[in-house]
Amino acid sequence: MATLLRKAARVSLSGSLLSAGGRPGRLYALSYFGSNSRNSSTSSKVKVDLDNSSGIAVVKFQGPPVNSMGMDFLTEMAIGLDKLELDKNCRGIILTSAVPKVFSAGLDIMDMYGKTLEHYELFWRSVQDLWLKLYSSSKIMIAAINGASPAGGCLMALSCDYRILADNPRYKIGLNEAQLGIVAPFWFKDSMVNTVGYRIAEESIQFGVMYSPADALKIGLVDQVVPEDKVLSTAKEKMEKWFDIPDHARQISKSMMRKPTIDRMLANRETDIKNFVGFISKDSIQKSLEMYMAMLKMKKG
Ligand SMILES: CC/C=C\C/C=C\C/C=C\CCC/C=C/C(=O)SCCNC(=O)CCNC(=O)[C@H](O)C(C)(C)COP(=O)(O)OP(=O)(O)OC[C@H]1O[C@@H](n2cnc3c(N)ncnc32)[C@H](O)[C@@H]1OP(=O)(O)O
Repeated sequence: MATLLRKAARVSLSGSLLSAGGRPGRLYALSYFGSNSRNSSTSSKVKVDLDNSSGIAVVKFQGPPVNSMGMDFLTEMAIGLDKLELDKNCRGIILTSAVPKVFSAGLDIMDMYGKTLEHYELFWRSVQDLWLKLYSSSKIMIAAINGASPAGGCLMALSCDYRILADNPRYKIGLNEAQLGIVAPFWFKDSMVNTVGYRIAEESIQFGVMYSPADALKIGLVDQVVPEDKVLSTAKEKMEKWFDIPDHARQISKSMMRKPTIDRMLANRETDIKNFVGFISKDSIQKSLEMYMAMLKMKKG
């Protein structure tokens, strides 16, 4: 019976939840990785390694020093996720980092500082696009968080179905935007509310709290805390459990849960871009970012 279920589960619905949820899915002109038992693709910031026999793809961030999400990172992630979404050998995706001590430092502050309005618009559309791909993926997404994970880094983890954090008190996670003098947009907030509930999200976002692993586990921001050297192996073990559920049933259930949040973003996408460009280009906000960057550099010296 278990084998039959496993076989049935392999007949996966194609396309992300954007199409499973009744909206026309986008078609991307992409080539498949091929039919070897293991397929890897490496670009400068992201490495994708799909094991065809297990159905698990490991997506590793490799943009030192801190895996910040600049234009290159956003583009490479988007291409990698599109390919995996269309690959029926892939049933689950694990996000993790190849950079020691950092999962991702979030959005690249240099893409939000001293640039043109056109750049801000393009940047924000790319950030939205990546979140849509992550949040609406029809695959099982697990975050194997092996380092610090502020702001956009936390958002990537929040977009997954399951989060495992390394047990190191220096690896803090949270939406800390308010501490930079900026604001977590509504879809960051929605992702947090959907994970930890309204009251905790309300406090967390206003204070820009960065949680230790123990506190993140307590509020449900992560699902498991494990020793650092066990993060990836635990993610793979967990994935096998998710594989026991037939794909079509899991995908429709996931779509049912996430569709309202995705639809809200799609309905407000252009307004959100306008808000971002207007907000980030204000002199006072630029000044806050400048001071924050200076503070990061001072901390080093
Ligand atoms: C009506 C509504 C109105 C408005 C709403 C509309 C729109 C909202 C507006 C804006 C929304 C923006 C949402 C923003 C999301 C984000 O993700 S912002 C980014 C937040 N990230 C952070 O705060 C992380 C900062 N970094 C750190 O805390 C640490 O670097 C670390 C803990 C990640 C790692 O620590 P260390 O290993 O000690 O490394 P260093 O601190 O020495 O850093 C090395 C190097 O990297 C540079 N750097 C760090 N983070 C970033 C980054 N995010 N972007 C760019 N660069 C970064 C750092 O300065 C060091 O540089 P050098 O000194 O080596 O040059």
